[in-house]
Amino acid sequence: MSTLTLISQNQCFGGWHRRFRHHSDSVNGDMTFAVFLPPGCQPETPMPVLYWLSGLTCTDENFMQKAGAMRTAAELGLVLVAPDTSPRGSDVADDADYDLGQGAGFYLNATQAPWSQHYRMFDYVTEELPALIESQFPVTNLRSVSGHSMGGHGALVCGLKQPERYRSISAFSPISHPRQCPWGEKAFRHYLGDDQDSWKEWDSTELMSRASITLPTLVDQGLADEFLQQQLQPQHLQQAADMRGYPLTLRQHPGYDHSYYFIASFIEEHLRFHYQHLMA
Ligand SMILES: N[C@@H](CCC(=O)N[C@@H](CS)C(=O)NCC(=O)O)C(=O)O
Repeated sequence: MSTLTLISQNQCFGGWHRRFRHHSDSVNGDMTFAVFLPPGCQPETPMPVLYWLSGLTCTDENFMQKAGAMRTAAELGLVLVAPDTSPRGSDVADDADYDLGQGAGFYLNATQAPWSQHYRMFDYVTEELPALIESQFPVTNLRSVSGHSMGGHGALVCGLKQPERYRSISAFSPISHPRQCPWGEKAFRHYLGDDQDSWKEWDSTELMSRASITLPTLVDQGLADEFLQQQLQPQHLQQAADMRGYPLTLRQHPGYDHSYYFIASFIEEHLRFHYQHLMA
């Protein structure tokens, strides 16, 4: 088990926001994550965990600083964990564009050089990070997963591919059908190669249409989101859910855009949704 290096800590709503760096075997390099430990989170009173996966260009900091999640997490007794969106460093492959490389890991395991050397974010967020959190912090092994945009895609893919690991899934403005939108096509071509059959294993619309185990799933989408039509396509996810009979609740909100102002407006409902399923 790797050693955690504390980067910073802040008291918040009586609990603690802490950032850590550690060596990750999955990504073959260092990773950074943030954790919020509510007041009273102690070995005698372990708490369940919500994993948050952020979107393109983000680090672990965007969610913790902008979503306003900690007040409700403190009230409920829900630990929040927010990893960085990719491996980082001068030895990690990158691209000049914001939607590929560092800050754009897409929560998958890359198979193509040069990406395959470090870009194994799926293994990191579904296996290595929860194992680390559960060995180092006073938490239960009850987990849920949420995220935004690229991280909404990540949350859906994690929950759909590994439903036994999570109690519930939610997403804000997810990239719902990545193998058929510009962000996803570009990332999948680089990380997974030209064989488009391999892309289906990382596409939530595809995975939802043939899911054998289902999880309660909540998706919120702003209707003034500048990426809605071209990149996000939540209607494709809805069609897959209808076809499969998957328990998806897709809510559409007039006037809201793609930003953290939208997330901040509805995050409390997501936290309560997850808490209800974690404690059921
Ligand atoms: N930079 C890109 C979009 C990047 C973007 O919107 N990122 C979202 C996730 S997809 C985000 O959360 N940005 C960071 C923030 O708002 O704090 C553009 O302007 O087209």
